[in-house]
Amino acid sequence: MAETEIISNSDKNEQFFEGVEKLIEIWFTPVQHADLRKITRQQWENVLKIVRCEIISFTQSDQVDAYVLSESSMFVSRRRWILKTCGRTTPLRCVRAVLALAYETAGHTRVQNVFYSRREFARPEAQLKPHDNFDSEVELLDSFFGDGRAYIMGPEKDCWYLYTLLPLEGTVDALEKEQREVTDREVPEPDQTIEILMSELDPTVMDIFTRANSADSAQATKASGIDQIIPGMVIDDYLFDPCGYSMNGVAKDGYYMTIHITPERSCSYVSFESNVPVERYDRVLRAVLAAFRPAKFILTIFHTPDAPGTEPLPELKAYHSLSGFEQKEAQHCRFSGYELHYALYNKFPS
Ligand SMILES: C[S@+](CC[C@H](N)C(=O)[O-])C[C@H]1O[C@@H](n2cnc3c(N)ncnc32)[C@H](O)[C@@H]1O
Repeated sequence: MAETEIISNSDKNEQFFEGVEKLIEIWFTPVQHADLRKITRQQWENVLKIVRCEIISFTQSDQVDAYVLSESSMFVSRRRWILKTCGRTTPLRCVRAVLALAYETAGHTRVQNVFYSRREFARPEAQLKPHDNFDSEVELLDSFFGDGRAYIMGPEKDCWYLYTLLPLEGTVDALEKEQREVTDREVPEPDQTIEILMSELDPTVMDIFTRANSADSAQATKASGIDQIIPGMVIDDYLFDPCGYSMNGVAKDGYYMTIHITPERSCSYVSFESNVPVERYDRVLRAVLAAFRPAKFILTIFHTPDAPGTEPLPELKAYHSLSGFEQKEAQHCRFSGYELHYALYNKFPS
């Protein structure tokens, strides 16, 4: 198992763990017979050493290989690679190695899109380079991908950072033109992803994700209702010792969900992510909030215009008060080929 990255807080004699993840998603332009799943487990293990984490469990569906890591998750499909890691991991340091494997082992020739995102860390100063500030992350990403675009959404302390190659709609440049030419030749692939990044969670719920209260991961999954959030997923879950929980769920057609839980009282954090093609997110959102009871959360929704979930904008506007939460901030961006919604919610004082 990788180093736990636990930093002790001598004032309160509590342990601090940075649950906030860095999330990188790279899409390669389709090429016949190219497939990232040709990359072997040993090759991924070498890549993850650079990131400072390791594989602890594996499951797969027809279209996606899902790895539970010592610090969160990795999903590998034909042309999409997702790496989500928390703690003091260094995911951007492995991008060069992944691009080399994608070209040499998987047969890909070109990167189509990149999305790198994270919310503000609880302790940015504890991160290792380049993750100690967003400018350094952007500089490194630009060194791989050329001239990307960086966005910061929301208020300073609860902000959410995004780097992507996609220009804002209406921006005319070579990249956008190339993007259009590529998509014209392709079969459309609707895509949508929801992330709910929760903090200050109900301690009674967090207690479920400790070895003292749950005999194993399956018990924690059931007791918390995680198995009911998106029914029909094949679940691969892991309960850390003495506490902490990670799960990946996979279903047919490449759909996945992933949940990671840091239950320590002083730094409790839970992330939920899924690309399931629901038309509206009401049910999933309410199920996640009911299961974890956060005091605040950031919601992000990405979708292509042809995805079933094309209604999140009115939905977000309608969610000024959502199951006892107040929307503090909401922003919407239209990129070429994607729409993005960011919103920040606080629990109403009881
Ligand atoms: C890997 S998990 C999930 C983190 C996730 N990003 C989240 O959303 O909170 C982290 C939790 O597991 C605990 N943990 C216990 N042993 C660990 C280990 N060897 N590596 C990483 N985390 C460990 C941490 O203290 C923390 O509560």
